[in-house]
Amino acid sequence: MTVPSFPEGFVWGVSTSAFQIEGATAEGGRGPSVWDTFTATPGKVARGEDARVTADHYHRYAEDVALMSQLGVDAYRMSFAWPRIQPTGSGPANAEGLAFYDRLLDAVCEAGIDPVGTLYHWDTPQALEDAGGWLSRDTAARFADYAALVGERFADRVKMWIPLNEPMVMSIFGYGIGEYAPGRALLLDALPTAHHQLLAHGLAVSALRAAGAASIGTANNHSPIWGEGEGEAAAFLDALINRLFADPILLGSYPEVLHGRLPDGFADDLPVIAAPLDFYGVNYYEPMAATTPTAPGPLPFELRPVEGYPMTTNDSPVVPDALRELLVTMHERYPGMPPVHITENGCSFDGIHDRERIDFLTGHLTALREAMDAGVDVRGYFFWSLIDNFEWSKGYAPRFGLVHIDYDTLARTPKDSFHWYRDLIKRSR
Ligand SMILES: O=C(O)[C@H](O)[C@@H](O)[C@H](O)[C@H](O)CO
Repeated sequence: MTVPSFPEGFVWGVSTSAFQIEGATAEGGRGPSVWDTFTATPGKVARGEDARVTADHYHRYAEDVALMSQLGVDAYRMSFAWPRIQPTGSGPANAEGLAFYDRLLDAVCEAGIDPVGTLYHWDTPQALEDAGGWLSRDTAARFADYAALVGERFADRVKMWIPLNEPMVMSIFGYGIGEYAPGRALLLDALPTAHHQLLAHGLAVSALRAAGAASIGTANNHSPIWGEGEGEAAAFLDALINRLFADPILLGSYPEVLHGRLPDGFADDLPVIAAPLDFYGVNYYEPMAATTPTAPGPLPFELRPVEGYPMTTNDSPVVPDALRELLVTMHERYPGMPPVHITENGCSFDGIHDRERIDFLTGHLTALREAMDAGVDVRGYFFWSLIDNFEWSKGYAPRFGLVHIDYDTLARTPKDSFHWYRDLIKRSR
């Protein structure tokens, strides 16, 4: 199967995040984050692994930029580590932290690659978490201060800005079921963290605009929800996973079914949250399926495994057409939405000769083209990820990179998929 062509000017990119690749967690004045605390807590991460070194990007960023240059990407989506820039999440910036991102972004720009800056990819400064984290409305105000600080320093180099990566995962996995940092299991009582993150998003958009940001969007993860005949269960899961984080931004309203779970006065914040954007970033990995609970419980749905598809080594079903389905659904649901970028899409497979990853890319890019032929305005695609990295509570076993990392020697080895993606990008020029 060959990949269809993409329009002139289509953006080809790769994505990473600070905590998953930087390492040097106690260097350069960086403060502790919720993930440093979580990885240091026995039983939270597979095999007791942590990210104190991971791919050591903090010291080896020039090597990684050279790999991106070989790849020929147009853009590189990275994240700033809040605890590296503001060690306690408030107050003056840490000069060494800013200097690291100066070095990194200068190298990216010198390589002719456009930096795409995510302000936050789940590494909340521990001091803010101790003060309530995203359960506290004040954290949104702290985030706005941080956004202004980073915007003022880097708006001259960053071409596209993303305030928050996947607020859904922080709310559901971090505060709802406790699988991720900070490890709270509040179930639906976690939903105020969604509102406070969305408020932080809106406040950051205006802070970045004031700092001269060129283009601002999101990186929300979305999944088509399957649930034939499971009406209420599927609708609730869709509201929780998709609409809770898209409707306020794209429609200026929350799904009715969740109103009772949001902080008092939430509606007053909607105009801030619904600040106009230049693009809507979608992170897509897999469809989800819901079923009506077999017994009374706290949630009006149960997750049903998606079967009958190839599986990744991270237990995700590979369903390329679900990406087309998702984008067409969003296009119909949000007629006024800005142009879309796929800010993450990827898969975990082992080995340097990674035929499965090339098949994954072929299938998803074909589905993406079909969504575009169906009228969805998609402007770019960022593969997750450039290099193997720390996959949160799963540790280092799932390998998502186009480049293999030997975690003993930190050697980088391009995989077959790296060469395949490079050739695709070259052909698309
Ligand atoms: O989507 C996410 O969960 C995150 O943005 C990434 O940090 C993950 O590492 C990636 O998706 C693979 O699971």
